[in-house]
Amino acid sequence: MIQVSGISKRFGDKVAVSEVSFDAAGGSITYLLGPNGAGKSTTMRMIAGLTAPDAGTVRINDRPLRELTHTMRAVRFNLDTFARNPRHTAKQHLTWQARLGGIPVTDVEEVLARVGLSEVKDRLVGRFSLGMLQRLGIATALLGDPETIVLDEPDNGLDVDGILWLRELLTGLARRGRTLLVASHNLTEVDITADRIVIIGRGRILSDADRDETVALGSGPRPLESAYLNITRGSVEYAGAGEAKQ
Ligand SMILES: Nc1ncnc2c1ncn2[C@@H]1O[C@H](COP(=O)(O)OP(=O)(O)OP(=O)(O)O)[C@@H](O)[C@H]1O
Repeated sequence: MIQVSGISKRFGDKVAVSEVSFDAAGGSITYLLGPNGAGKSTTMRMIAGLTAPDAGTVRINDRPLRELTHTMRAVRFNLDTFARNPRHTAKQHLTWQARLGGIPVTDVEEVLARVGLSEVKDRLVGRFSLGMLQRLGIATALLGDPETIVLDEPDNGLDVDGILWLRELLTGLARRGRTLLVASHNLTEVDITADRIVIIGRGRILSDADRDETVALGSGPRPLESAYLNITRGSVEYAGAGEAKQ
């Protein structure tokens, strides 16, 4: 269970996240949606304890984040590409991550198998494709079988098989009682797997509702897409000029 209460974060003059509050329940998948620059990654980094909020609190299983003795073990996050040493092999990377998190290194082989990277575990991470890096990031989040898993765009770069694999992984983890918070732009997968959908724009909460309630706000052949566009209208910072209408 994640409880986010009034968290805010500013970078210089830029307000990245402003008084954001929501819950993510155990045994379910909560998605965090929003346009580019809405504050999703910053919110997730604050929940994972990687960025300190300027205000507000995060509680995990009813305890403040700072009180969790094994923070890395209670909440795991798929670290971004820049957190990897290209001269490490996949196995070395995960072994290093396990040591950092106080997790037995014996977990590494099992996690490599779970994400389908056993055969390439001795290859240099610097030679990995985007999809392989994505699986490695997910492996990092799975180390130590954490209660709470925070994933930032985990399907970015995955092929069709990878997306189906990820779908099974996420729904399986939720069935086993884990709390999953996932940032995504992939509305097809959100539609299939979400229990709850939180939408943010320009750092503020725009909508926080069950998947069915959110979908009911839309219409037409792709109701979630239509609901999302309605909710985020006016909160999109980076929009193209658009193609000429026919
Ligand atoms: N370390 C930082 N220093 C300065 N500004 C930052 C930093 N991290 C984020 N920002 C700014 O805060 C805002 C929110 O960024 P964030 O990465 O949280 O958005 P996002 O919703 O994850 O976007 P995307 O969908 O593009 O990944 C953006 O304007 C971004 O430029």
